[in-house]
Amino acid sequence: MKRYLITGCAGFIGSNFVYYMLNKYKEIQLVNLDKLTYAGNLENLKGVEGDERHIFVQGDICDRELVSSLFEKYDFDYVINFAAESHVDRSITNPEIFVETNVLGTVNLLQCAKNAWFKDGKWAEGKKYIQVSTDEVYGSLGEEGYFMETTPLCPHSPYSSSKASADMFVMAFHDTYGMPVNITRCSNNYGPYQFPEKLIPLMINNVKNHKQLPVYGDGMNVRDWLYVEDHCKAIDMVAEGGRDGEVYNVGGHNERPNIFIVKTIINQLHDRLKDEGINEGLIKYVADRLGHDRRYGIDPTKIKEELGWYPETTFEVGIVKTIDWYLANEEWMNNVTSGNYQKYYEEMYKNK
Ligand SMILES: Cc1cn([C@H]2C[C@H](O)[C@@H](COP(=O)(O)OP(=O)(O)O[C@H]3O[C@H](CO)[C@@H](O)[C@H](O)[C@H]3O)O2)c(=O)[nH]c1=O
Repeated sequence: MKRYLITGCAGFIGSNFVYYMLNKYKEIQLVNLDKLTYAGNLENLKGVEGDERHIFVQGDICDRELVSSLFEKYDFDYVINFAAESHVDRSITNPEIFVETNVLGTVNLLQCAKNAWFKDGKWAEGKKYIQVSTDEVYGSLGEEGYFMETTPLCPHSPYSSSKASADMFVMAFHDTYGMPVNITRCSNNYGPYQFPEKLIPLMINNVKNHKQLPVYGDGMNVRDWLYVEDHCKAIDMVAEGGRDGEVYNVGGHNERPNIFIVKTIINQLHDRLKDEGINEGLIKYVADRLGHDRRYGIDPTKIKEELGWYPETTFEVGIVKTIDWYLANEEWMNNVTSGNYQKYYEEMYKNK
């Protein structure tokens, strides 16, 4: 039975990955580590509560003692590092925590994995460290072209600089010590359990509540949208079949300008809620994000050709599923924004 350390398990992509893996594999053990910051909510893992294949541990990836004790106790086969400060706007006002969690946290995980997996001059069989990274490490594209795995790193924001730095440490551990690693670099994810500071859930929540919709700059910045379950599938495939030391880009050629996304959400909710108060008058163009990357576009040829991955969910289907989910989970929205549920669950897990 394979054992995984999943860091950032209570965040958006981490929690989706926990569901994906528990649904896919009968025999599996997941040790799920999360610091439970504002964006990590045990509310996201309510659906696996009581499932003995998953163990939750509250803690920080920077904590050497805790992480090494987990390696000793569980003898992990895989580490999948989702834990990160992920919001670009926050990194602009508060960069230090991004260095701490994203860079120092990653180095701590790498050191703990190396201490556990490298014994008597050789690496234990069947182990792998996966770093879940981002297309933002490549910088920004003009109107043409796509990010390839060979595109030089050129991050602009404090967030993407911290992720690029972490990626370089992962490769350094591979190149220097021979550590078995892969890096995945995805485009913008969307789907259930995404904290409502990110574009799609923020807009859904604001539209529903007739609040203004802040669109940065001219609204023509382009992001390449990926349904989160397709991303989870890619990570699993890379863990299973990725060639040692390789980077894999994950994206689905789903490029849309931000204003298109906002208008799609308005139209969908207008029709479904039959609410005339939901209209484009809610859009408010606001000051642009500092250093705002213009366009991201991923070339996923490598993962398609080597591992047979492809995105199953088109944007048209994914956005409807996503809106459905947020409409059906109003309580989740209230709980993650108020923090109530997190406190309740923290107490519950402490008493276990
Ligand atoms: C929150 C917000 C965002 N925006 C714009 C800024 C971006 O061009 C676009 C998407 O913004 P965000 O949802 O913050 O995502 P973005 O900055 O692209 O970064 C995301 O996607 C990255 C992958 O590309 C991840 O590595 C990041 O962790 C994730 O946060 O929408 C607005 O116009 N208004 C808003 O209120």
